[in-house]
Order: sequence, then structure tokens, then C-alpha cells
Amino acid sequence: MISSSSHFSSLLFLRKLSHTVFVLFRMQGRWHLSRSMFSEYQKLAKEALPKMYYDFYAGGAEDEYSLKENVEAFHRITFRPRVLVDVSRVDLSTTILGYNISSPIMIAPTAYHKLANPEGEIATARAAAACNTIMVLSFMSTCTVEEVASSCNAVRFFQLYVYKRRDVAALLVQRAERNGYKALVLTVDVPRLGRREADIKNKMISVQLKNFDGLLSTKVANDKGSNLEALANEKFDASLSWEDLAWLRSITNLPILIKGILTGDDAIKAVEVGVSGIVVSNHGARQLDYSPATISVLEEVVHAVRGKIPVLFDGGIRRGTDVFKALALGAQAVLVGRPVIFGLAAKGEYGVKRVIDMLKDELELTMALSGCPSLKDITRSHVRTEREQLHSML
Ligand SMILES: Cc1cc2nc3c(=O)[nH]c(=O)nc-3n(C[C@H](O)[C@H](O)[C@H](O)COP(=O)(O)O)c2cc1C
Ligand SMILES: CCCCCCC(=O)C(=O)O
Repeated sequence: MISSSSHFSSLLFLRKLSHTVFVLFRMQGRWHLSRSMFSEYQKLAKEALPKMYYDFYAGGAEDEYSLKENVEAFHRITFRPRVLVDVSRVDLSTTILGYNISSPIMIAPTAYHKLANPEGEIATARAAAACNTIMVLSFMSTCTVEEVASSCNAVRFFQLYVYKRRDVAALLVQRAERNGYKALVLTVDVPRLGRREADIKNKMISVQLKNFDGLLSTKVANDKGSNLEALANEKFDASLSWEDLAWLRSITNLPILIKGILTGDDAIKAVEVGVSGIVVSNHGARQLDYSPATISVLEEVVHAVRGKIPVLFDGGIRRGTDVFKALALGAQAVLVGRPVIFGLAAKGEYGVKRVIDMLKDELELTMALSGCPSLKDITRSHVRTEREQLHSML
């Protein structure tokens, strides 16, 4: 990782290769190739994991166009920093749905943490507590709702998929509520599972999830392709629609956020049905390939919402600069998926904490260098989007 250092006598170029930003720099007379901390954790995760699991975590849908775009669209946004602002103290703290957290960086819901580390979601939750941030526990968690709740004092939200067996979804919601989860995050972009070709080739497994013991089986074992795809086809309710928000509200008192919004039109509907927030997300590019990079649609959604509910964001966050860009374009906070999993696979709870701390440190530096002592100082005019750059050339 490159840190601020006077040892660098030259910095040759920045170039994008897949998810990795390489910087060739000259230090003490020799050329070195550096990579971001994210890609170092990704590399460690790849070494630590069986290929099937690594491919599941890292992969996207079909051609993986959106997977690359989620990351690369950030690279096309530049800064408009302000100088001579007192940044001797930089405050990253914020409030999400009334909960104070140390920075606007939260943990996205991701499935199957025990495939990355034997402690599973408990390790992730403990890292969230240590970083004083919010973890969104996946509906497809390998630890139970109760185990994660009793493992630490992290503020936890619970992500919900709606199974055809609505009674099972309702039971999980009630267990989450009883165990102190503070909000529900309804994921709406998986009526069917995206075509993840690595998982199909690897015949990705689906394990029995303890949350559903005694309720239904989540283990599918066939050798025809992705068992996850088979499970989703068997269990997920593809008929879920806007009308079902009323049903969800009738079974819980928790605030409901909708995750998976990509257009202003759907954002307006979300406000109309009365949810407490939305997450702009394309599911880490694992569902509809050629869906837009999430950062490229954030502003459209923010404008449509007109400040009525908080807009959260995920997809492609790999650097503190990415967090800053999302906030400048109107997100209240961001969620990170793969970086957390790679931290978990590489170094367990410590790895997750390191990944979050690294993003926080980078965000703090970005704020200082942009002249923003607090999050409210980050404005739209601190970034220049690709469209603005093109416009200025006309
Ligand atoms: C391995 C993996 C598993 C995921 N599982 C879930 C899940 O169970 N529920 C959900 O709503 N989203 C899930 N997601 C999507 C994430 O919540 C999030 O939208 C995405 O990872 C953000 O992109 P990023 O990985 O580039 O940070 C998953 C993503 C990955 C990579
Ligand atoms: C049976 C479907 C499993 C989905 C696994 C979690 C998820 O959302 C993902 O993107 O992967």
C-alpha cells in the first residue's frame, strides 16, 4: 500500500487492470509496483480459499461487464478540492436511522461467511462492533440470527429475502426483531438468481443454513450446475411486488429499507410505499449484467427522493476516495461487500477490521485533502463526473 512518504522520488503512472490499481513508483533508486490494500486482501483470500468459494465471492453475472464497471466508473470521477480550510480535525462520524456510527462505511449483507472463515458472521459482527459501525446480516447467514446477536454489541440490521414460504420469512423477521436487530433491509433484485457462470461451472454448493433448521432445507445437491441457482429457483418468491410492502409492514415494527434500487422511478415508488430508506445497489453486479455502475445512477436516485428518506449506496467501493465520491453525489453512507469478505477470508475478524479501518483512514485523508473537516462539508461541487468532464470539452 502506498502511504504518504517522502521516499518516493518519482511516481510513474496509474493504470487500471481489472479491480486493481497499480502504481509504479521509484523509491531509493529502484522501481516498485504497488497495489491497493484491497487487492492485497483479495490476493490473500484467493490463496486461502478453495477455488469454488473464491469464485463465488469474487464473481459477477455473465460477462461481468457490470462487475468491472462498478469499480471503473469511480475512476472516471475526479475531485474539485478546496484549500486553506482548517482540517486539523476531521470528523467522520454520522447517524443512520438514529444510530451513531464512527464513519459512513457499513457492512453489506453477504451470504455464507463460514465458507470464508469458521467463525463466520460472528467474526464479521465483532469487527463491526470494534469499528463502531452497522452490520447488515444476510438472510443467507451461516450463523443464526441469535448467535450473531449474542456475540457482540454491534448495531445490526437484518436483510430479508422473501421465500415462497412466507411463514418462514415472517418467522425470521420476528426472530430478528426479538433479538435486537434495528431495521429490515428487503433485497428486491433477486426474483431469480443471476447467471453466475463460475458457480455453474464449479457446481457451487448450497449448505444447510442453521437459521432454517426445522423449517426447511436449504441444501440442494445435484450435479447439473449451481446448486445456489437451484435453491433460489426452488425457494425464492418471484411474485414479490410493491403491494407486498404492506404485508411486510403488517408483520413488523422495524423500519424497512429497500435494497436494489437503480432508477429514479423506483426510488419514487419506494418513497410512496413509505419505506425508511433505500440502498442503491446492483447486488455487486451478480444479478443483471449490463445494469449500470451504481455510482453512475446514484444522483438520479438522490434527485428523485428529494431528501425524503436516506439513500445508502453499494457497489465497487474499494477506496476511501470512492466513499467520498458516493457521499458527494448524495449517499448518506456506503456499504461494502467483497472487501469485507476478503478481509474475513484472509485474516478473520482482524482482517475485516483492517479493511474497514483502511477505508476509514483513506476517507479521512481524502476529506482533509479536499478541505472537508466533517461529512456535512462534502458537497456535490467537490467532485466532477465523467459527464461534466465531457461537457466541459464541448
Ligand atoms: C459473495 C456475496 C454474497 C452476497 N450475498 C448477499 C445476500 O445474501 N443478500 C443481499 O442482499 N446481498 C448480497 N450480496 C450483495 C451485497 O450486499 C452488495 O450489494 C454487494 O456486494 C456490493 O458490492 P461490492 O461487493 O462491490 O462491495 C452479496 C454479494 C456478494 C459478493
Ligand atoms: C439461494 C440464493 C443464494 C443467494 C446467495 C446470496 C446472494 O445474494 C448472492 O449474491 O450470492
